[in-house]
Amino acid sequence: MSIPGFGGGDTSTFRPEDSIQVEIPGFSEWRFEVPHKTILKFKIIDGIGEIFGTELPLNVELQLTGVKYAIYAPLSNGCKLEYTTLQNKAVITNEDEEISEYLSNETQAQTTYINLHLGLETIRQETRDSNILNPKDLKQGPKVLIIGNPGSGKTSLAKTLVGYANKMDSRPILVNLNPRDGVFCLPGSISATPISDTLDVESTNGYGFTTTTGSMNHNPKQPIIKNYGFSDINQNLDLYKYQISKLGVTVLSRLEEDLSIRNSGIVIDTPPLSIKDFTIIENIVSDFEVDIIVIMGNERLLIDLKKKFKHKLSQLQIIKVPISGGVAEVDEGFIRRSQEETIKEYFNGNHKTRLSPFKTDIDAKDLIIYKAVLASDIASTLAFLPSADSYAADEDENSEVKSKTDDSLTKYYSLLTEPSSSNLDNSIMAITQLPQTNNSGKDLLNTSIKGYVHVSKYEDEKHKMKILLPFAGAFPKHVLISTNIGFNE
Ligand SMILES: Nc1ncnc2c1ncn2[C@@H]1O[C@H](COP(=O)(O)OP(=O)(O)OP(=O)(O)O)[C@@H](O)[C@H]1O
Repeated sequence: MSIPGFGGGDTSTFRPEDSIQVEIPGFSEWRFEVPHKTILKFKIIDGIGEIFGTELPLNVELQLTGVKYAIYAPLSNGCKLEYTTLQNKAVITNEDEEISEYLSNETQAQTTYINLHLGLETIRQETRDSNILNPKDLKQGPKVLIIGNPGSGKTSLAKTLVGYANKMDSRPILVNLNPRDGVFCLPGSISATPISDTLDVESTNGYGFTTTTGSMNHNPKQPIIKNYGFSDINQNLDLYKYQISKLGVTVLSRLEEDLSIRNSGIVIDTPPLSIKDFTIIENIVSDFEVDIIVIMGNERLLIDLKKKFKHKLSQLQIIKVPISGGVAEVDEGFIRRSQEETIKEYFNGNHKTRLSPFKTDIDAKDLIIYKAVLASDIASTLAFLPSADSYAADEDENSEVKSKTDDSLTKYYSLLTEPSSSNLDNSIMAITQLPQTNNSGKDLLNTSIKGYVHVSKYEDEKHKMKILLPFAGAFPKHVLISTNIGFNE
């Protein structure tokens, strides 16, 4: 039994007769896939083992479910672990129950990632030294953008780089621009999080909880979150690019304010991008003042990008790293299930940190709810609309939100004038930082996300919503954005 929010939880341990031992030779990795309906319990019993740059504690039982990971032994004497598997009764899927696992000594990619980390750390040290000697001319640490094909190991490399940086007392900002994933936030958002602690490998996705979730083993992280509202960047590319630029402004100003973050720089993880997406890549490079692009194994992309950025190569380094032989195929079903688990964990916690979400009924009449628009729905009218940049000039500060006909906003968000069960049931809504009294469309576009609620039911006759909040308390009187991310409790 655990006190909600104070950890503890499932304390069952290994039964030695059921456990299997694995010896990982030095510089090799044990690769394994655990379906969502199976739980892998394991502990490192000798040596040092790490998952994507995060060192695992010795003799501490950990548990994982719904993952495709590797435990790497970074020292020559290797490491030893023991594991057992159990059924995950909370999940019903038609996946196979068996875990698959194997040992591999083909870890040249990992060695390159470590060398890349050491290179970045050298730049960080030079930045620190320079900033001590020249406090009037402060420099910034490396700002690294990782790009590559689907499933080429971008996310694993981003985790590895921030994990190792953290070990060396650096505090880079981890930026996630893949709205499919939800990094310290829910899917549908992009985020930036200063990493000042080890990642929590046991949490869904392997990052950790955010500050909304209270006391726990790892320091909760405080991300800056921008709402996009979809999993797929092509559903409203203009909104996606707009939110990237706004996140870039916030991240760069955070770098200005905090010397340890400024010295450490940024690591940016992205959705799969190719040369066809050059304008997105170009936007990211300029919005985050990227100075190093790391390409996952794609020679052609390296050459094409070097050509396109020819004029910038004095400030921008473009390098290629190999793809790990361990990267696993991840199908749509697995991704969807992981998204569901991320949402479940946001509200309910996990086996270590149980949370007490709060169910309540609220009156929907007085709420202001926006929804991101699908690009396909506005394609025909787009040509007649002014751009977001011309927004400020057009703005009428005194107009009523509900009656506002704001053309530049309609490219990104539309006001949900008739909330109903058909557009809100089983959906995730983002709570913005914007008070309901603020009717500025520009502020709506520029606002960050405070947290999320789940709408389980909208009662059409009564105009009431049954909602789940991550914590008890009065429902915030803030503007809401209904996302396309569905979830069935
Ligand atoms: N060395 C490894 N051993 C085992 N599994 C790995 C290894 N490296 C990566 N994986 C797994 O392979 C899958 C794909 O890797 P990852 O998510 O890092 O790729 P990605 O390029 O970010 O994918 P996407 O394009 O879908 O965002 C993930 O489940 C990841 O955990």
